[in-house]
Amino acid sequence: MLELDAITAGYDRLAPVVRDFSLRLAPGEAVGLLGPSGCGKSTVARVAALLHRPYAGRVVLDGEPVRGWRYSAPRAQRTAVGVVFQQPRMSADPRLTLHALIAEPLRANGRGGEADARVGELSDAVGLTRDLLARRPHEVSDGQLQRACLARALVLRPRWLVCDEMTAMLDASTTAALVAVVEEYRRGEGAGLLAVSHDPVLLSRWCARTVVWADTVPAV
Ligand SMILES: Nc1ncnc2c1ncn2[C@@H]1O[C@H](COP(=O)(O)OP(=O)(O)OP(=O)(O)O)[C@@H](O)[C@H]1O
Repeated sequence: MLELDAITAGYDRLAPVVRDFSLRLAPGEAVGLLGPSGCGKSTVARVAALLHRPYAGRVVLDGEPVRGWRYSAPRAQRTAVGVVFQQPRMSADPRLTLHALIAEPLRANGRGGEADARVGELSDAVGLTRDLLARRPHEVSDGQLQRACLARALVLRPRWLVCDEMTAMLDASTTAALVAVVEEYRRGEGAGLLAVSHDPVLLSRWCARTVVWADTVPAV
């Protein structure tokens, strides 16, 4: 279970953007988080991905309360969650080839020996041809780079996946392709998914359950 329990978070302790937010995600479950621009969805996504320390509340991952964030999170917790953001160019090191980008979490966890096999498998799954793997981010399209970012999020076989507006800047066919990759992974591995979006149609097609921001956050 991935549990967010009464989370208060933001960028100014005196004016948090997320107040008292709770959500429970079961293994294999796909949950959408829907809300208007600027309401705090990405902040929740970053808390769920152990990238942003909340001011108050608890995150519990598979029964273990999270006590460290970003690189201070224990490796077992950090690697249990994969995350894909809206803007691939902001989350991709421009110096790396797509192959190195996808393999980065393996290398960071001392598993570089698995890189070639795993990158091959994943590039097929996300629809990246081999010639693209030798290119750097500035030499590929946004959609191709987002495919690589999704492959990177899956490379360690996370039990939890957080997709924060993953398809917001993509065309309809790339959106459908990437959602299908996530769904195949989720079903195959029994992973839990938190899909954040402002698009109710996308979430209603993608997720069994959608949490609507206004229903969850008390007026302040
Ligand atoms: N690094 C930051 N420093 C200060 N304020 C921030 C920072 N990131 C976000 N905010 C503010 O926090 C609020 C919530 O932002 P957040 O990105 O979580 O919203 P969102 O619902 O994901 O929006 P969108 O759908 O537009 O991405 C916004 O008012 C935003 O301006």
